Amino acid sequence: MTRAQLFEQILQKKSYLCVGLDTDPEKLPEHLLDTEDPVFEFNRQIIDATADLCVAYKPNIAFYEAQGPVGWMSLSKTLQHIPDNIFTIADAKRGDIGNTSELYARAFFDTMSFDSITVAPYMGSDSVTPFLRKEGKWVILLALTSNPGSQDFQMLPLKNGEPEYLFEQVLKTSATWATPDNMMYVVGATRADFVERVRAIVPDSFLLVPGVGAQGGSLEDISRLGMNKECGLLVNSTRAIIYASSGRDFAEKAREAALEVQQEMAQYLEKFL
Ligand SMILES: O=C(O)c1cc(=O)[nH]c(=O)n1[C@@H]1O[C@H](COP(=O)(O)O)[C@@H](O)[C@H]1O
Repeated sequence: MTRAQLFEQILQKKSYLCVGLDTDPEKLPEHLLDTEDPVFEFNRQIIDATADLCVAYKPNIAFYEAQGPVGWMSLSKTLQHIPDNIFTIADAKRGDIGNTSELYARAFFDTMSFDSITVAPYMGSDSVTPFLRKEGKWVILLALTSNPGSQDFQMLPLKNGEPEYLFEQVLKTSATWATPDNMMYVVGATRADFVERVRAIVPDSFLLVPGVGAQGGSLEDISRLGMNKECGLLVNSTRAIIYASSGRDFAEKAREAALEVQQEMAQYLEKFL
């Protein structure tokens, strides 16, 4: 999917919501447990209930890997069930020496046909560029993450003239490997106070913003400070949507939670409409 197609979908749906599919077998509603593939059945109903309200789905691969081969099957069926015009993110946080990254790229872009993958920048250019060689596919590079540990390395001040943080150097260097048409950046909603510094370096790139909902980040702040001329935001919410209810009405409640976020997003998108 191209950047223009993504923006078009955002305008059409009045939404830049990404629904996380971090499906924990221990949190499934009881009535699904005797279906053939409870994880897929859960995802199927969540997707059917939210597909008109969001522009992306992001399964976090850990939740599927943890189940072994059965989990990979549930993931693959889930991916096939997502409508073609919705952007898909393999939240796998990969990155390794070049020839290994090549294989990760093959796994997530060819064997499974995700549109994008989250990648850690720590091993540098040759660990990231193999993911950039496939037309129409995207890298989503970790820049300033939502968790408390982002303080440990990403916020380290560098002593090279201008005061800047390590995450800013990551943005500057990685922007020379790719373009806003094949690289996005993860910036946590809990880090909204730094998003203007992010935008100063990557004004045109899409940002994947996790951390609203369960982690307490503000949709309003990140939208006000982070939006660019083509929206430029995909805001993820997972637990607050998919676990809005643990009962038989889980899909209906997920839809209500997604609708609430989408309606707030529609207000922030008014300037484009
Ligand atoms: O790459 C991510 O998606 C990610 C980066 C980050 O900085 N923080 C973060 O929470 N995430 C992911 O986003 C999702 C957040 O889920 P909720 O907190 O339930 O909305 C999880 O899948 C996390 O792994």
